[in-house]
Amino acid sequence: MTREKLYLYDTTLRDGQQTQGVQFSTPEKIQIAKALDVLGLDYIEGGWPGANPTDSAFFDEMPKTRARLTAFGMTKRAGRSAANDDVLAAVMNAGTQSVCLVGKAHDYHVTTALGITLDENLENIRASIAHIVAQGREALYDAEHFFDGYKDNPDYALAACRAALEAGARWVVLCDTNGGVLPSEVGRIVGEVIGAGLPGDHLGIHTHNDTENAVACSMAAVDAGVRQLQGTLNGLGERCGNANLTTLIPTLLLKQPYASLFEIGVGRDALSGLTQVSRMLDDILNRVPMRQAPYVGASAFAHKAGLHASAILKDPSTYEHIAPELVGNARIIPMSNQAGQSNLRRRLTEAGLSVEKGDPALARILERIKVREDEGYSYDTAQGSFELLARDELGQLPEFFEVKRYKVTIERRKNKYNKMVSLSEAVVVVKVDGEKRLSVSESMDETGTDRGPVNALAKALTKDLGRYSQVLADMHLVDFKVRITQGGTEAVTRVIIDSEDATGRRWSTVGVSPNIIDASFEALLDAIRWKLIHHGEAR
Ligand SMILES: CC(=O)SCCNC(=O)CCNC(=O)[C@H](O)C(C)(C)COP(=O)(O)OP(=O)(O)OC[C@H]1O[C@@H](n2cnc3c(N)ncnc32)[C@H](O)[C@@H]1OP(=O)(O)O
Ligand SMILES: CC(=O)C(=O)O
Repeated sequence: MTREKLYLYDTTLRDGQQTQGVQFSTPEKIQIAKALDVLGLDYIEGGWPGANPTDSAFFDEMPKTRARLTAFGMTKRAGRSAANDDVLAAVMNAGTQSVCLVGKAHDYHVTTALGITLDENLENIRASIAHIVAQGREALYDAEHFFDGYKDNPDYALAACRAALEAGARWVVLCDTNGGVLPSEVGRIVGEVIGAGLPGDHLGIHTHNDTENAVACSMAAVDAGVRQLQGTLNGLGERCGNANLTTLIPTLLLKQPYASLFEIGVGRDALSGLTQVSRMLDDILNRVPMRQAPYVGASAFAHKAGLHASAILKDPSTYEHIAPELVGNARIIPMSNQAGQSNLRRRLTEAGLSVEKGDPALARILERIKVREDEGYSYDTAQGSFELLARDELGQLPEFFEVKRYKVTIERRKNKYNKMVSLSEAVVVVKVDGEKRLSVSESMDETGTDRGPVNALAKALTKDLGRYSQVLADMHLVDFKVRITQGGTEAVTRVIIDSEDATGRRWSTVGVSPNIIDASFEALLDAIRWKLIHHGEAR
């Protein structure tokens, strides 16, 4: 059976940039466009040329792509010709092969937001699309508020779409601009639109995630006959975001009936780079990747419960809907009080510790984890501390040094500019190779910024650890998370520290105490011990 082509249209660089707090630079836009091109998107909407300097610069420096780079804008304003509309001219001047214009499809918006007549709006759509086509470009019409408009006045919403198609638009994209339409409504309305004579292979869908249904609405539209899907990487987009392409793409490629019915530009090879593309975007945005994201999240293939992990070890398909490698993700068997011996043996193997099935140490380690988690520890994410706990129980934890005592003082005082500043000072006494050493450090860095008491402690602790100091030179803290949690019957502070070294390795460690400094110090000690154990290993 020949598969029908389903076009994928990415709007990360346009609607994605409408996300609160997101502002790409031009080089970042270029980097994302290249990644989308490698992934196999058919269209990449690069932004709105003329609307802001970054978008204009992106089109000036436009990368060469196999995908169609598309400039976005709006239909011409009433009272002037398409050729004389300066906003439209800036969009056309970007020189892209494809141009997508948003225009009203809801009568209420025409009269309320634009303040023009319904006929004037239809004429604006018609004339703007004809202008694009006359210049030999491919025209797309984003029918704004199409679904809400269709529910209020179906004849007018359809007339707006027909105006665009008759003027030569290759695609009419049905937009759920406010994101409040549900999948069943989308399916019904798209069915009616196609029943009214609009060709499905010229229709697209653009949804928003305001009811967490953007992906489901997009699938419903495909089921009903549209053949272009719009979305963004990681679901970025105005308000709650757009349909998430990092979810839609693997679904279309791996799930039935879509895999058999449709051909999409993304191949199996490119699919295995999906997780990396998703993380690259988070990296650019300086965001922590969403653990629970379908397919690409760090927890998407994490098997925490003992029953799951035990079956996974026999056959991963027992608790996985796809193999994680297909999307470039990885299986994780975290350690926690939900775990049984199967999780444990798997985690120990990953840490290079081999323990035979039935070894009584397994039960002891599990018991210790359960007791410690009851006290407020969490080994689910703090895999570094888990490994140290297991090594300790197995008699494989060297005592590199002993901490005899430590002290931190925090002072508020005026600096030389008469401004109040904080300064922390830490004193740590350790015994290394039988010799006592005392180190003092301050929290101020070389730029004069106060980095806080934990930083002062970390500096003091690593300052003079004898032969170990050199090994720790390339280690630094990259994240520091604090939670007030329940430890037994008391509230305690849990600190999780993420550390990194020059090889790019990251490891997480945990500390718990009623005192935040003690909890931080414990996590810090574990981080240092982990590094000393793994010194010399490649990433
Ligand atoms: C549904 C969507 O997400 S569509 C994409 C929306 N994206 C953006 O708005 C981001 C980029 N936009 C911008 O930078 C600016 O809005 C610009 C440069 C395009 C326009 O800026 P300004 O000229 O200052 O107008 P402003 O943003 O205040 O208002 C938009 C104008 O466009 C008009 N307009 C809105 N939609 C359309 C349309 N489809 N066709 C014609 N005119 C339209 C509005 O009526 C309003 O004009 P008015 O002030 O005369 O009433
Ligand atoms: C065009 C668009 O972004 C919308 O209607 O949501």
